[in-house]
Amino acid sequence: MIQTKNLEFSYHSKNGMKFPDISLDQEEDLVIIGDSGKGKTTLLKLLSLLLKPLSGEIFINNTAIHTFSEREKDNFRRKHIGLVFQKSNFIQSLSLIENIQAKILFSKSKVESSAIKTILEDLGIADLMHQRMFALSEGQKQRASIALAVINNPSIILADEPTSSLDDTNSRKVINLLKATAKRSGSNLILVTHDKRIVPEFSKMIEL
Ligand SMILES: Nc1ncnc2c1ncn2[C@@H]1O[C@H](COP(=O)(O)OP(=O)(O)OP(=O)(O)O)[C@@H](O)[C@H]1O
Repeated sequence: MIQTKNLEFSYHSKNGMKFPDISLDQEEDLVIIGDSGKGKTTLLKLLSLLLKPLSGEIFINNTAIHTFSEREKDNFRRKHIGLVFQKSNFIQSLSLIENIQAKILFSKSKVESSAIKTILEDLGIADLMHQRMFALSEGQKQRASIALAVINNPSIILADEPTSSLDDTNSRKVINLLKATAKRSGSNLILVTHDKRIVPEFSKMIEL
């Protein structure tokens, strides 16, 4: 469950942004659309506690997360938030499976190896498991970043244009996996997209 109230943010004095309130019950999903520069990525960064709101409140599972200390924010993010951003955050010199194992270790989660294999197979990247990250294509990295984000069944999955480098077939695989993961773990999926085809598949939509 996620709720925001009167969220505002600005990077500098001339770019104040006010965001519509969000209210999602368990398993509801939300798609965020809007023209370039309207603040879609900024909103995801506020929800993931990477940016601090100028004013307003954010509740996740009824916890007021905007009041957390930096340390509490880091712990909460690791355990409860799955992030898929346009620039993925891998350790390039490690293999895909080593990156996944590191994520599981840092988030102090328990994930069966069969579950890892299933996710990688669903995304069509199981055969790349032992490749180092720098050897993957952009589309393969994008799918790998989705595996990394959902591997520990987070309470919220936040995805910023997760299908932007993908062809139609892989785009479908990614949307299906994000939705299926959210459903299986009872989490909320919030996705930013420019792809209008995806919009009807979500229970709620906001346009910035
Ligand atoms: N680090 C930053 N410092 C200063 N201004 C920023 C910064 N990041 C974003 N902005 C500005 O804030 C506004 C919102 O940016 P944001 O990236 O959230 O938009 P967006 O809707 O996600 O855009 P796009 O669809 O092009 O990705 C833009 O005017 C952008 O120039």
